[in-house]
Amino acid sequence: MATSDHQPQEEPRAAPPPMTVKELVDSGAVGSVVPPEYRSRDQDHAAVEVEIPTVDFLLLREGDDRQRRKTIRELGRACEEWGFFMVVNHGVPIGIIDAMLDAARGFFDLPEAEKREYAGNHVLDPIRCGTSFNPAVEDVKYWRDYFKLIVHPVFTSPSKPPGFSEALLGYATCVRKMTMELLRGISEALGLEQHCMERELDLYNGVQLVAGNLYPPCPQPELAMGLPPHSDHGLLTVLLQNGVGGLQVKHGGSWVHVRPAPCSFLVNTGDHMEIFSNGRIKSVLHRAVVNSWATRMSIAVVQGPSLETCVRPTPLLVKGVDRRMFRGMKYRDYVEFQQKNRLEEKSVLDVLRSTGD
Ligand SMILES: O=C(O)CCC(=O)C(=O)O
Ligand SMILES: [Fe+2]
Repeated sequence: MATSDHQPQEEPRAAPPPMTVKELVDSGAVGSVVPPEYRSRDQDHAAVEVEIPTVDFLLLREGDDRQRRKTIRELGRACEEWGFFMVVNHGVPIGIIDAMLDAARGFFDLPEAEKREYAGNHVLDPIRCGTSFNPAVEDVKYWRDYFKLIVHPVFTSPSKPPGFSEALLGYATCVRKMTMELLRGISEALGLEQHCMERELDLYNGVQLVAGNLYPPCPQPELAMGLPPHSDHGLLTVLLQNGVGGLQVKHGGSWVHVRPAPCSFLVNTGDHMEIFSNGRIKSVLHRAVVNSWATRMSIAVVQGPSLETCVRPTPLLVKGVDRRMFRGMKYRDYVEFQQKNRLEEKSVLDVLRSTGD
C-alpha cells in the first residue's frame, strides 16, 4: 500500500531506557519467572562453608612490635593464600557505616527518572549508575543495579538524595585511611619498605571508587546471577553488605560462601595488586548470587593507583630467577579496557600476562 506524501511523518521515538532490576521487580513485571535476558549460562551456584582469614586491624595499627609483626605475617598469608580476608576491630564508627548504607538505599529508592540523570556514559565519568555490568556487550544481563562514584583524588557525589554526599564523604574517608594502612602492611609482608606501594603507584592521587550494588529479590535465583565470576581492577576492594549474604569467593578450586562477622569489612585483592607484586599476590575471583526473599545491598570501595600511573611489577620483586609476569599498562587504559569487555573471570589481566622475557 502506498503512503500519502501529505501524511505528517511521525517523529522517530527514542528507544525507552532499559528498566532497572528494581523497577522490573517493583512494577510487578517479573511475576514468578526470570526474564530470558537475565538467565545466566552458569547455573551452578554451589558453594562450600570454610573459615576465611581474619585480620585484626587494631593490632596492625596500635599493637606492640611483636603483635604488629604477627599481624603483618597473617595479612601477607591471607593475601597470598586467599586474596581475601575479613577485617575486624577496624575502628570505623557504626554510625558512619549505617549512614552510608542508608544513603545508598535512598539513592536506589529515588524515582527512576531522577536516577537516570546520573547514568553517565563513560567508565571514568565521576558519577554513573545503571543495571548489570555493561549491557552493550553482554548477551546475558546480571540481576544487579549499581551506582559508581569516583571520590578521590577529586570528591564527587550526586546531590540527591539529601544527606547522601555527607554520608559518602564520611565513609570514603574512613575506608581510605584503613585501606592505606592495609597497603602499608601488605608492602611490609612482601618484604618491601612500608611506603613503597604508595610511592611507586602514586596513591596520593590514587583513584577511590565507591560502587553501590542493589540485588532485589529474584523469583528464580538459581537461574540468574548478581555478578559473574570476576576480579576487581584495583589494588584492594573493601566490601560492606547490608546483612544479606550472597558473595562467594574462589578458593582452592571451590566457591566459598562468605559469612562476615557482625561489624566487619571484607577485603579482596585486585588485578593491580597481582601486577605490582609480580604475581606473588593474586587477584581473587568472586561472584554475587541472588536470593528470592530479601534485597541485598553491598558497597564496594575500590582503591587503585592514580589514573596516569603505568603499573608494572615492582623491580624489587623481579629479581634473580623470577621473570617479569606482566607487561605494564596505564591504570586509566586498564579500566577503560575492562569496561569495553564482558566481565569474564580474569580475561583483562590475562591480556597483560607476559609469555617470555
Ligand atoms: O556484592 C558483592 O558482594 C560483590 C560486589 C562486587 O564484586 C563488585 O562490586 O565488584
Ligand atoms: Fe567485584
